[in-house]
Amino acid sequence: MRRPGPSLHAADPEQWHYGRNFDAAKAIDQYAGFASLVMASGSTILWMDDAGDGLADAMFTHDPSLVSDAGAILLNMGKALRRAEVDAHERAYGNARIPILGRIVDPGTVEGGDCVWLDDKTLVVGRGIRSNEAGIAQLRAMLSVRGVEVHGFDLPLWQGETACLHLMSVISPLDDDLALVFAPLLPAPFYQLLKSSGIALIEAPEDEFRASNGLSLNVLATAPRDVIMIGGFDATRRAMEAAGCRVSTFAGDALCIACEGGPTCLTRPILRQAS
Ligand SMILES: NC(=O)NCCC[C@H](N)C(=O)O
Repeated sequence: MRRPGPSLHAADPEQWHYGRNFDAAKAIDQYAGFASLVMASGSTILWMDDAGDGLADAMFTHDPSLVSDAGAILLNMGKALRRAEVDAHERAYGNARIPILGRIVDPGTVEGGDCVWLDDKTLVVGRGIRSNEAGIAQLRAMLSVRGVEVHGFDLPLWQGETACLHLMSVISPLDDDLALVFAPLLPAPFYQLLKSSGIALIEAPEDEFRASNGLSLNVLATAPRDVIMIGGFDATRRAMEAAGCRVSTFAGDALCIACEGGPTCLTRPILRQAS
C-alpha cells in the first residue's frame, strides 16, 4: 500500500481527472481510516512511500502489478500519467525478495484493475481503454505455460476514455463462491462464465452504484466474506450482510469517489494464506 502525501497535495484535479469532491488533505485523512481497517484485519502490509514523486494515482497500488503463484508480473499502464509507477513496484518486490515472473511491454498495456482471478488457474482480463489485446496476449504467453487460462473480455466505454472503468469497477469478489456485481456493465460472456463457475452474484443496487460513480461496488475482501467498503451505501451493505458478509466501512468521498478508485484499488494483494 502507498499512503498518499505530497504528490496528492500537488495534484491538479483537472489533469488527473479527479472530481468535484477532491480535497487532498481530507483524502489523506480518510486514507488513515481505511488503512486502520486493513491493519485491523490482520494483514501484513508492505508500505511504499509518497516522497513527492508527483505520482498522485500511485496510492492505487492495485494497478501497476499483478501477483501470480509463479511471481509478480510488472504491468504497463494504459493511463499515460501512471506509467512511472511500475518501476516503484519493481523496487518494492525486489526489497521484499518477491520473485518477478515478467513484465508487460509496449505496445501491450494491462492494468491490475482489469484483472480478476476466478480461481488459481483462471485469470479474466477486461479489454478496454486501459488494457489492450497485445497486453492480454503477453499475459497469456507468460501464464499459459504455467497451466493458467487467461480470458479477455471486452469492457464497455461507459463514461468515456478519460474516466476510469476497469473490470474491477463492475465486480468485487467477496469469497471463492460469491461476488458483488453491477450486471448491466459486465461483459456478457464474463457473466456467463461466473454463473457456470458456480459463483453466486449479488446485484449491486443501481441507485447507489450511480450515486457513487460506481464506487459503492468497490469492496475489498480481507478474508472470505470479511469486507471493507466506503460508508453511506446501506442497501449495498445490507445485500452483502444478507449473504453472510461482515462489513466494515470508512468515509471515502474525497479519497475514493473523487479520485475514481475504492478499497480494492488502494491495495495490491500479494499473498493470501489458507485459513
Ligand atoms: N483498480 C482501480 O479501479 N483503480 C482505480 C484507479 C483510479 C485512478 N485515478 C486512475 O484513473 O487510474
